[in-house]
Amino acid sequence: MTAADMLPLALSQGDPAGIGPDIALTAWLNREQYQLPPFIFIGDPAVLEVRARELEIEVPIRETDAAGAISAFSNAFPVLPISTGVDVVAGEPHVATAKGTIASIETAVSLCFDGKVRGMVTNPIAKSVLYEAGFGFPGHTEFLADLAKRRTGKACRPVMMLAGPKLKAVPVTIHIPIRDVPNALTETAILETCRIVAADLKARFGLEHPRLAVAGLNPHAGEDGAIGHEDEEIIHPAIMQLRKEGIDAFGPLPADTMFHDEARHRYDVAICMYHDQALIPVKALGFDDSVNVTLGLPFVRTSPDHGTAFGIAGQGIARANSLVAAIRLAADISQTAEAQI
Ligand SMILES: NC(=O)C1=CN([C@@H]2O[C@H](COP(=O)(O)OP(=O)(O)OC[C@H]3O[C@@H](n4cnc5c(N)ncnc54)[C@H](O)[C@@H]3O)[C@@H](O)[C@H]2O)C=CC1
Ligand SMILES: NCC(=O)COP(=O)(O)O
Repeated sequence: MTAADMLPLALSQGDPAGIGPDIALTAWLNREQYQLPPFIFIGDPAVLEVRARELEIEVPIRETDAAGAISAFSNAFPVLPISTGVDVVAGEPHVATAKGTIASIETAVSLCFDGKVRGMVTNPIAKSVLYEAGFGFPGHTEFLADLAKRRTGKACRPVMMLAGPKLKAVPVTIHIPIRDVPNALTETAILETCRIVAADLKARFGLEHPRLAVAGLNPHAGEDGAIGHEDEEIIHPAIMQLRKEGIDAFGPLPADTMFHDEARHRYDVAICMYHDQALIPVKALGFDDSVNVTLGLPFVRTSPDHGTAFGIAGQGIARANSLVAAIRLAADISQTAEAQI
């Protein structure tokens, strides 16, 4: 047993009106079948109790702190209580819950830095609900980097990686409008992203010499400059620099032909130029078992690949598979020395 095994994972509540509570309760109920490591849910016990009734499942909820979660986990669902402040109706998001949603994420990060948990797993947030409440970050990824900076005084570049059994993919630009992508796509952004990916795949995923397939931005990777110039002028020089540094990067590859079965065998991770270029193939190939993992942070963070799914919250049909995969991956990578703060 390693030191990390002695600590629980923190599981943030996410939007309480979404499927976060459903899948957290379902994961706990099936903890033995999935061989789940202990986690502590950071959120509102009242929301869980109501949701369990709606789902017609019996789950004993135990309020505790991180230290108490390990012993509680086999018999009860451990919760570090944070009130949502309003009555939550499944499927009906409410801006008044934003404060508690954000506090849950902040608490999980503090627990990571204080060495009380081995890493954090986040349940989905509805970004528009948080924006309405004045939240100044596009998503968890950017918020977590800011929280890390506040704590360490050091800026970090958070890198989003979607990891499934058939494909790992990383978007260089993340939550920005598509019209802003070409301007945000700099050689520096590609270099910094790829260096973090190469280092973390080695340190946290056990790939000694990760192979990075870099996508082009334009159709046919620009067709020698006839269909856009970013591929030749920005992406290609970045790949040349990475190769000089000993990183096995290649491309730019036409994005339409790099995700079929045979092509995927030639690389360990696809480096994509924008959000949907990376996330569409990952979700098409493995919506139920892919995980969103943030690289480049000084602590472990994973998340299911899906969103809040308000349309099915409280109905007993939300599948917990991606959350289960996220919990298991967080536990795995928290064992690596580099994951420790
Ligand atoms: N990590 C995060 O916090 C993420 C948050 N989101 C947020 O989620 C909200 C809704 O986004 P959508 O694009 O509608 O994506 P979504 O993933 O919530 O839903 C897409 C479709 O998949 C279904 N679905 C999702 N998860 C499922 C599960 N576990 N079991 C069964 N069916 C499932 C939904 O019912 C829906 O039909 C947005 O506000 C978005 O910002 C989206 C992705 C990640
Ligand atoms: N589509 C993935 C997504 O939006 C997740 O973002 P984050 O909240 O993990 O930053």
